[in-house]
Amino acid sequence: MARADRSAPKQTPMMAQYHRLKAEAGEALLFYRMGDFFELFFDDARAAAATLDIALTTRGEDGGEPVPMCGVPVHAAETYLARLIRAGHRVAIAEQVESPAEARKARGSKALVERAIIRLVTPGTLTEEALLESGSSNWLAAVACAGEEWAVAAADISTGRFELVACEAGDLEAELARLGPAETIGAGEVPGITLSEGKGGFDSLAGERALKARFGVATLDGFGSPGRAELAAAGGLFAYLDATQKDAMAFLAAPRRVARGGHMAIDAATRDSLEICRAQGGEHRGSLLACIDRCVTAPGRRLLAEDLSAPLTDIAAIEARLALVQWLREEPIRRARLRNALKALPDIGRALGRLVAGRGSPRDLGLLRDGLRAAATLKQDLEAEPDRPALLARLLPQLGGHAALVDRLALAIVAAPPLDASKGGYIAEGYDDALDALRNASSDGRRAIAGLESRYREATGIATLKIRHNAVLGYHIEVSARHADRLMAEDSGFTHRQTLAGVVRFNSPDLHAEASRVVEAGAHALAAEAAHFEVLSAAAVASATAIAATADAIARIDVAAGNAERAAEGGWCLPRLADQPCLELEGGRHPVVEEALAADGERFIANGCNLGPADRLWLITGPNMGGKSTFLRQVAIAALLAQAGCYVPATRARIGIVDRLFSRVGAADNLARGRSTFMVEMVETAAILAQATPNSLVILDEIGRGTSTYDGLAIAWAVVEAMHDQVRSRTLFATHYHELTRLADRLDSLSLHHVRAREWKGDLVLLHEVGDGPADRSYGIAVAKLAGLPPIVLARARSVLAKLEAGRDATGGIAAGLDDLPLFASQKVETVASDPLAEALATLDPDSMSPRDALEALYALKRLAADG
Ligand SMILES: Nc1ncnc2c1ncn2[C@@H]1O[C@H](COP(=O)(O)OP(=O)(O)OP(=O)(O)O)[C@@H](O)[C@H]1O
Repeated sequence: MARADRSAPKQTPMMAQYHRLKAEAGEALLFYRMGDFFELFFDDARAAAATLDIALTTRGEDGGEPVPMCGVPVHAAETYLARLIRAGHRVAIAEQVESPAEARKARGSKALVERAIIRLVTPGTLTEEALLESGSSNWLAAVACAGEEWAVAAADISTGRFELVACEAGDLEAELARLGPAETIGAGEVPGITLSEGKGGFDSLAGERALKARFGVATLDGFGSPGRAELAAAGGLFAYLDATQKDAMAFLAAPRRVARGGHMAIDAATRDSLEICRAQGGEHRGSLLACIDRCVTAPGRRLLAEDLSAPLTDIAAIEARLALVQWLREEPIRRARLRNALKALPDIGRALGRLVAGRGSPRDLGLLRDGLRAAATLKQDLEAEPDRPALLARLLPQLGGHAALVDRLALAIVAAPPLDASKGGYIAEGYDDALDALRNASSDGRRAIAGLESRYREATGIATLKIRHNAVLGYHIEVSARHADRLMAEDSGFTHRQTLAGVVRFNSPDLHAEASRVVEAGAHALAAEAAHFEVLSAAAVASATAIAATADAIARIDVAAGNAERAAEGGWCLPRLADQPCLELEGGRHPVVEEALAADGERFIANGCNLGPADRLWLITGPNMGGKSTFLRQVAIAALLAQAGCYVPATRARIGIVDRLFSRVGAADNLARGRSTFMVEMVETAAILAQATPNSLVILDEIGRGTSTYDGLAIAWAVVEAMHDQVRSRTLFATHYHELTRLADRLDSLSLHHVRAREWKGDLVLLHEVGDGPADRSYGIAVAKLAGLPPIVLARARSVLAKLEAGRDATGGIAAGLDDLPLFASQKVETVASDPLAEALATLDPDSMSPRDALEALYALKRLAADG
């Protein structure tokens, strides 16, 4: 928008005001309030019209050129805002800050209404229901550094959550991936991270001042004395909230300092690969989260997503969660009753967030009343249950303590309050005598007006005379044109207001008096309701911290109940946790694949795994489609679920705490992200080698296959050796490089495994069973046949393979040179005898071939014969 600095000679005052506001809004689209519409002009209008698919028109001229314009009605603005925000725009809202009457009174009849930007709407600073996803948190993350130290300050102002995380540069990306922020801001650049420009304030002194002022404390000791980087990040966060929220207050609870080591580090690539909260296409469906989520409340769903994003590393904390799940798992009736009660609970956390931000509605007060009341009942019910686990005992007090507020809201607010406060009607009868009197006056007036109508009908003899109301004339008398003369007469007592085709409208002194009474009482009643709303909102806001704690407790209980339900449904087991690096699974399953198979009526084959200090690297070979990737992921998912405090899809699980989880998939399974797929694979492998520890769990799926066979094998070979000798993490490594199995002779803690397959009458049968030892062969051509490759191509491939294998036998194969490396013996690889010509002939069906097909087949057969 290059218009702002343009000083066109004949700029209207409105355009001048517009350009001033637009300059303030910067790159954000400016929603300029005009009556019942928000209007957008110039480039903003073009961008919005394209995104929203609404008409682009013009209005007036600016500097001699027509001004492009589009508009959205104020009452539907949220829906349009949501679409613009989702499309990546930010929106500045310029409201009228005085009424036209006030403007006229202050500055004369032609005065322009004063407007100001009251809010900058950005993805990370939303509070409105329509703009948020109910099942996900909405974090705004601010990144800052001080010296070597990095930190993230993150706030979700829709629920008041506020976190400070200090970390090393290398962990920054994983920390952000854990939060999955809607918006990430910073000053300057951080390699590998997409940041939006903040609004300054990224310095530790400013941050410290802002924190102290915000929470009214003299020292930050109570917040665990955040470090300089955390303070700087908080400073940037506060500056951004101030700049976007303007005068509205964003809801923030006291900061929670998150210790980096307190949860399993999972980087973005691993999250993508395991499809934890989003499946490959970015959708919720098909993700691990979607598969295990049995929560019945939105706050529960948000918390479950956070639990899966940040599995714990503290055994006691995990066991506390598991004990609550177990308590609910073992008593189906208790669980069903609890989930039934939870189902009725509204999202009080978000209602509170809106009220604190000054964007609350009467409905939000109603939600708080109903939610807090239900929470108190839930507390009573749970207190009656025996053998309550420790975590529940800690949560129960948080459910109560709101009786006074609930009673007050119960008296004050009607049962089903409206979303829109402007029409009133939400303060309950009997709460305020003065308000009731005003309402009575208003309804008395309306009754009197109805009385007037029948009186006038009688007096004039016009049976069709009506008293109507509209926004322009207010109350008026309406008769059809042919009766109008009678009322036009000078002494009729009626004064003419308006003549339309067919009807004529009048006023009368009595009607005027009654109408004034109605209007005045109505306006006073509205004002009285608005005043009550403000006081009641303030009362709720005063208890914000306690209400947020109630919301958190509800979410935690819902997550536990949902996990118990899922465990019961799937026959999952309670994992045991250990502080040695072991990983034992019996009857393990991949929940998402199992669910997908079940939908097709197929059964998942359970598999076990046993990693420990003496056997910490499993090398897995076997045919394509044999189930290698599925097996690898199911092991990672078991560890992740256990540490998140969930049951595990297995018959027995013992899991040594994993500090970092890595999952990498060979190049071809990933979409390129700017770099070549192979490059991405290598960068990620390098990250694992640098960051993994003996307490980590690493899953490498066909690393090295994105390049030439020799290079790929060499890289895979070296990576396995490095994982085994230096990194020493628990590792599962799936590969098609059969040659790697030779490593078993050299590396003590490496063992060989394979997914089993059989050929039955020339067809491949994939058993999906993980067995000990290497695979006997690769079955690649058999899989190709399963996939429906044409018989001629298959036959040709078989003959090429036979030649390659003959060559390999003669020379020692691709890994021949490796025999020079000490400490391993070469292994004879079986060859499969075949007669390609006979096989190709057997697949031909002369009756179904066209002459042309037959000729082509003949040529192909001749080629085969020539190849020998
Ligand atoms: N344990 C199992 N039980 C039943 N079906 C399974 C099992 N594991 C895998 N499958 C099925 O086999 C398909 C292929 O599995 P997966 O992708 O894990 O094979 P893969 O060996 O990694 O193959 P590739 O080497 O081609 O990548 C899955 O989509 C699933 O339908």
